Amino acid sequence: MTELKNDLLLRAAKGEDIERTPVWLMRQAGRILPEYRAIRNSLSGFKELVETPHLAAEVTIQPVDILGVDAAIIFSDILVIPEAMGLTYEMIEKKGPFFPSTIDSEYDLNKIRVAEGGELQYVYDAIEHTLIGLDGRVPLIGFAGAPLTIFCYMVEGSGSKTFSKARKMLWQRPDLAHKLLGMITDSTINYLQQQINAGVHLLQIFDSWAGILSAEQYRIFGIPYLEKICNAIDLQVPVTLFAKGAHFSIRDLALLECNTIGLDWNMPVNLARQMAGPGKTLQGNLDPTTLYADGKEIVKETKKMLADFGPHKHIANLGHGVYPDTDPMAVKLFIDTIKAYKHDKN
Ligand SMILES: Cc1c2[nH]c(c1CCC(=O)O)Cc1[nH]c(c(CCC(=O)O)c1C)Cc1[nH]c(c(CCC(=O)O)c1C)Cc1[nH]c(c(C)c1CCC(=O)O)C2
Repeated sequence: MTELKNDLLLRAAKGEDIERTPVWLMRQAGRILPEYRAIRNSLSGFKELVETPHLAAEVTIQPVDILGVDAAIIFSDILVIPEAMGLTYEMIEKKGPFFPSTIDSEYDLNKIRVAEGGELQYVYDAIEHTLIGLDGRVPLIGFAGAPLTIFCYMVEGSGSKTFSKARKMLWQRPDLAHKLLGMITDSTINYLQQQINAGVHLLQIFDSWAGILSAEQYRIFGIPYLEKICNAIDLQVPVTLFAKGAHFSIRDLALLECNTIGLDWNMPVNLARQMAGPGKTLQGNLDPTTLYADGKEIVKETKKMLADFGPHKHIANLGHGVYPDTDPMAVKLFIDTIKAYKHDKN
């Protein structure tokens, strides 16, 4: 394997002392870069880009070249897992994902299967292309959706403010919900293992909809499946768990075999640190709308974030994916401020 020239993010994830705080952005590939739109517009759609390894690799590397981030994240989507299980998705322009069929009953469940991972060869090929293109400049992050978030899409069939159809199943058919969550978990483990085999340096699990459950329900339908994934990875590479909106779960997450806990912006950093304990690295957590502010304000808020987290066991990021209408110059200012920052020595 090519030796990494910049391994700050990897060392921060492992809890080692670092010379400066590393930074990357969730959803850094795509969304904001005109260079991405140019490639994207030359194709039939989002899925063609995801499924064409050399192009997926190209847009994965764009933010490293253009923005100067300390890691790349493989260009794909969390919804490739339902598809590998037999539930295809469509990406509807300006609207988002849509599943023509959803899971509603035992009958539907019998039509899908646990993915072996081989269905997603195009992702491993994209990883291989990316590693060659990066040539060790920065680490490459692999990812998957958390079982609960994938469950939400497979039952609901699209994005939703409430995911009430998916949450109805948790109350009315918990047996069915657990069966589906178990199948998603096994598929995800197979998938992540093959991403590791292909060479990713770290993994992040996105539980984007964790915050819509109560603490009690998240303990039943969320945490146990994350635990199974963390145990299966078994420290082969560092793992980040990002359970958006689930502040109530930080203590539970900190008990799992993960290295890093991702934070959104809705909770004070010192409280999150208290709940997580001293052992875990924390990632985050600037409010993405801060990047709509003027430059001075962006710098001030970014420095405040860095001071709040302190010099070690922190990976700088926004508290969620960068919003699509963010000015790339504001993103660059955020990144440059982090890279130039010197923590007080006292
Ligand atoms: C919930 C979720 C999805 N996908 C993802 C999540 C978890 C993170 C989060 O909470 O934001 C994760 C994701 N999606 C994408 C990536 C890879 C690139 C990266 O993070 O830089 C990652 C890590 C590409 C994408 N996935 C998608 C795009 C935009 C599609 C396009 O280019 O037309 C990209 C670049 C489409 C997508 N995919 C999804 C939605 C709701 C949408 C539509 C809205 C949007 O985010 O633009 C599902």
